[in-house]
Amino acid sequence: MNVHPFPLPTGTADRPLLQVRDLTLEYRASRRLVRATHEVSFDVHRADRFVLLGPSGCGKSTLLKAVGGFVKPAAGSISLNGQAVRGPGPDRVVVFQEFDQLPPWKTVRENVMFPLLASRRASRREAEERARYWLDKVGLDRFAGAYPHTLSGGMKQRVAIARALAMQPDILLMDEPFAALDALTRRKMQEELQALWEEVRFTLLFVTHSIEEALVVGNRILLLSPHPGRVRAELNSHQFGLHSAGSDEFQASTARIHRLLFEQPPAQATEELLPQAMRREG
Ligand SMILES: Nc1ncnc2c1ncn2[C@@H]1O[C@H](COP(=O)(O)OP(=O)(O)OP(=O)(O)O)[C@@H](O)[C@H]1O
Repeated sequence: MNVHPFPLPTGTADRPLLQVRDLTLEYRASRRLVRATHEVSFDVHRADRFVLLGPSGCGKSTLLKAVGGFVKPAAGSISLNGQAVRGPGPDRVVVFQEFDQLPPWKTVRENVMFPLLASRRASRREAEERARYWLDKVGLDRFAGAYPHTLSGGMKQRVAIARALAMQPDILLMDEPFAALDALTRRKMQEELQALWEEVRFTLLFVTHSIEEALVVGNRILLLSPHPGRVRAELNSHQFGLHSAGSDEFQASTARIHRLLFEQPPAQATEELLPQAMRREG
């Protein structure tokens, strides 16, 4: 059994894996209509670490939920592998911030196996094999028999990551997964996520409001304006690795993104702040 591959289907090399076009998302709250995002477009390619970055309330989580199939577009479209997203599916798995996303009555191993069995994507034997593989990958093989309440916050998030990747989703969706961790653990988790990506090359869509986290985790960053979220700019950030956080270039990029997010009116931003070199070719 193939436990770890994230293979490239033939004939799809040039097509973005995920295409989001002019996406407007709204909530109906009592008698009001709340617009969460306005005409947002972006492409995620295979093995991208694509980050949605913006201030609180700009619609990042709503965008992620829409890609997950939990929120229907008011306008615009989302397609994965060329197919319109019409609802949730095992090809998109979400890791949340909350530590209680793991059922406490299941062991770590059972937590990883559960979605595989529930979705009938694997037999029990295959699910056990995948759980072993992925728990080893996140460094928790020794804790397979433990219950979630005996783990630290960082360990619980590693279980959630193992559980998600064991499903071999086309895209891993992460909504501020490290925001509830202390600063040191958060940095360690960012590093581990990047190391895991180096090894496995999964595709990631990651939500954060931390500029530093976006630069460390992402290879591309979509900057969203305050509520309702519109695209301010799209940047490359692949030059920043695990150990670049203190560098001058990193600090300069942090300051620049801060200006883009908070100081530029959107009309100017689209004109001036998308230098050709920073756009994806084509
Ligand atoms: N269930 C809901 N019903 C009504 N309005 C909602 C609902 N969920 C979110 N909103 C509103 O939609 C907008 C976008 O919210 P969302 O949570 O997507 O933003 P966010 O950028 O993820 O914020 P944060 O970083 O604080 O989590 C906000 O104005 C929020 O109040």
